[in-house]
Amino acid sequence: MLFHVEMTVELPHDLPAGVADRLKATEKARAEELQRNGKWRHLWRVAGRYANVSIFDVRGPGELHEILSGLPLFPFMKIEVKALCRHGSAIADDGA
Ligand SMILES: O=C(O)CC1=CCC(=O)O1
Repeated sequence: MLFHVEMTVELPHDLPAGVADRLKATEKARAEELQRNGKWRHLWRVAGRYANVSIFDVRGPGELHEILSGLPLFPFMKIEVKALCRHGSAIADDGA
């Protein structure tokens, strides 16, 4: 199943820079791993915001929740999820 996920990162202003840098580095490593194994299909920066729009390809909402709640930045993100299904006029066969 494909899901559209928008993640907005809100790090506390008083979070020490070293802690923030470590969180961002571990988040990046996990995001790269999930992209390599095909679960995190697209990762786009929302221009002008500390936010991303992503497409996940997972078995269902349970797996998506497991992945999202395990992200290092999860405690500092607002997340909106939309389930996707194939549009009848779409010509691309991209697994939806
Ligand atoms: O920067 C973000 O939008 C949060 C994030 C997701 C994957 C990653 O490396 O950073």
